[in-house]
Amino acid sequence: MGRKSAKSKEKKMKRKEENAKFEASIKKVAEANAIEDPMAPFPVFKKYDRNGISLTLETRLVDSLEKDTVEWIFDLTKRNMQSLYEQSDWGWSDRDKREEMTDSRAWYLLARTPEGKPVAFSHFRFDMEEGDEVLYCYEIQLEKEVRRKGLGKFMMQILELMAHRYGMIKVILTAFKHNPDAQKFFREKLKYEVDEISPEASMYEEDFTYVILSKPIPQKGASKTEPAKPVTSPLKPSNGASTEGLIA
Ligand SMILES: CC(=O)SCCNC(=O)CCNC(=O)[C@H](O)C(C)(C)COP(=O)(O)OP(=O)(O)OC[C@H]1O[C@@H](n2cnc3c(N)ncnc32)[C@H](O)[C@@H]1OP(=O)(O)O
Repeated sequence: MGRKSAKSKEKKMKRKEENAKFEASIKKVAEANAIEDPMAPFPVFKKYDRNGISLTLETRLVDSLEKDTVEWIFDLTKRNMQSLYEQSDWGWSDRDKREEMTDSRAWYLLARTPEGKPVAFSHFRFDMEEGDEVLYCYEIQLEKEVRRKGLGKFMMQILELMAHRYGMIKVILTAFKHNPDAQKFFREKLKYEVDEISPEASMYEEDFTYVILSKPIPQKGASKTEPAKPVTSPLKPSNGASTEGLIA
């Protein structure tokens, strides 16, 4: 009997701790979503001047974007992704993609030419995933003419910086296995790894056409001796300014 009650006390404590952790995670996500300009702490990352392209970057909530920018986001995604979706069991639906893209929780990291023409974007969200606070990268899409110039990597670095700054524990994303460019980009170039929630990493017999990849983000105030994987390295903005201190 004595033992039973000690056990149930332990269980209660554990439940309380889990609830407190969950509440804290939800609070972090809400706080991140309430920020007006998540890129404000990283002004040196608002310009990309390298490999023959000169761009400005900004973050905006979808509801604050101009109609033609939202249309361009949809059009680029469709041009880049429709055939890949059709090769998977998800299929492609204009309506579903538009709905996902225009959900009021959708943040956009946008890169534009000096004339204001958008050429690349990432749709991301500060959100909960299986009880954890994460930065979920829904899409990263570049126009053909700005690919293989380091811009994709630079944009992912910005997502990682924001994840760190606002206390998200990882950057997570879904990529088709039959998208070799994305697989090389995330896994080889940026060292993303299969996340524990990816169906590939568990016991299903079904063959999935996608994989969930992630990179853990070292937390502010984490013990120096704690093993934490570094964010994409080196973290240098295109103008070579120092980013020291941005990531612990
Ligand atoms: C979560 C998702 O959104 S998954 C879908 C990802 N998006 C797409 O597939 C849309 C079409 N592709 C793109 O928009 C871009 O090419 C991205 C986002 C995949 C990569 O962005 P880029 O700016 O081109 O990448 P960046 O120049 O920073 O790095 C390139 C590296 O990625 C890998 N890579 C990217 N494209 C290719 C390719 N076509 N062939 C081989 N390797 C490639 C290589 O490792 C390459 O390094 P290298 O140039 O030194 O050889």
